Amino acid sequence: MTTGYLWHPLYGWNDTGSGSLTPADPAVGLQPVGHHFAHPDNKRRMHELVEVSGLLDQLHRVPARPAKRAEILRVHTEEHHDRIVAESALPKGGDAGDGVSPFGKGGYEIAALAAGGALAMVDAVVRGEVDNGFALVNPCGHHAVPETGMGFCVFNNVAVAVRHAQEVLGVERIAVVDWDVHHGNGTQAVFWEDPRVLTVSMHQDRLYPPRGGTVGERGGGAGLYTNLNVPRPPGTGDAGYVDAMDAVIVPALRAFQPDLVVVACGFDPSYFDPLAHTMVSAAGFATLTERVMEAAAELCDGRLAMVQEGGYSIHYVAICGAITIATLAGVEPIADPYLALLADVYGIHALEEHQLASRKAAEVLVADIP
Ligand SMILES: O=C(CCC1CCCC1)NO
Ligand SMILES: [Zn+2]
Repeated sequence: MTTGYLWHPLYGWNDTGSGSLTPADPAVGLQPVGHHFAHPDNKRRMHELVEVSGLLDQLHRVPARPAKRAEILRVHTEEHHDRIVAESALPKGGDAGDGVSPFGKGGYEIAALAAGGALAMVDAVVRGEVDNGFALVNPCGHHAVPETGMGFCVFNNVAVAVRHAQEVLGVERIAVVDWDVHHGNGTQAVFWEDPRVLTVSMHQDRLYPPRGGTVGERGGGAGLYTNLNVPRPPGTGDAGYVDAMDAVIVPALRAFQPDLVVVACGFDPSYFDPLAHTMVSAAGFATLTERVMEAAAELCDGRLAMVQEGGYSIHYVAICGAITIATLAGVEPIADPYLALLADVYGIHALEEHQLASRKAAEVLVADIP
């Protein structure tokens, strides 16, 4: 099997400033902390582990390239695109649109490279250059809506890639599975009325964006019933995520019959993540990856592209990422150095109420898929 891998050094140069979310503001007690939550080091370290562990030698390198303006405009408004271009030219850069998503001078070029990286990986998978692949892009994209960026996301990388697959490659039916711990509101919005794209988001319940990602948000117009939200309670662990995958997401993929599966892969569900509390281990991400690989093999000749979204633990993102990519490539992963610590943690094992919640969701959500 040939597994593609995409990384560009510029992803590690995205300047998110010295604040933790917003820039420092001494008057209200916000000190400069040096590393914004979305500081690129977590993803740079993940790439370095992929290289240092020897995993990179077993992957097929897919080159990143910037998304063109016209490719970004398949998803975003001209106003949003051109505002990012303008702020990116300023000496201190600008913000994606919500005040907590800063970028430095040249931030536009990096964000366009992130969208282009997702597009290049989907292109390589659909054209058969690789069987599957992982695009380790930065900044993330799944919160970005057509009109603005938000939640550390400038452009919706996955949405730009999906639109390319539809309009240039002629792919008829595409499923996006988002297991970033935050709701994939942007991708949901872009494809809300598109019956050709199934958008599924599994995320910590009512975490971010506030009040969003509920089971009742099911798509609209011609796209009704092609959007699924699977909220999970804090502490749900590997078992809660895998149970939702088995009880809801894989059945939904079978019902939809996609020609391509794209995973919006965040590692912020992880046990050590500072921005969420779902307690997933590296083994949990490996199992989720195995499940989507099996579904892609059954439904669309294994065509699966994974695109990096969030992930904020300096201790665990690289480990979870390297183990996930090794699983995708079908090669022996590195051992998880935290396994002994996590193996018997309460919450990583199945809880009755999680399983009951999954089955109830499956009854409601899967039956109506057209
Ligand atoms: O990883 C992310 C970013 C979430 C943060 C954005 C502001 C507070 C939470 N989204 O997937
Ligand atoms: Zn996230």
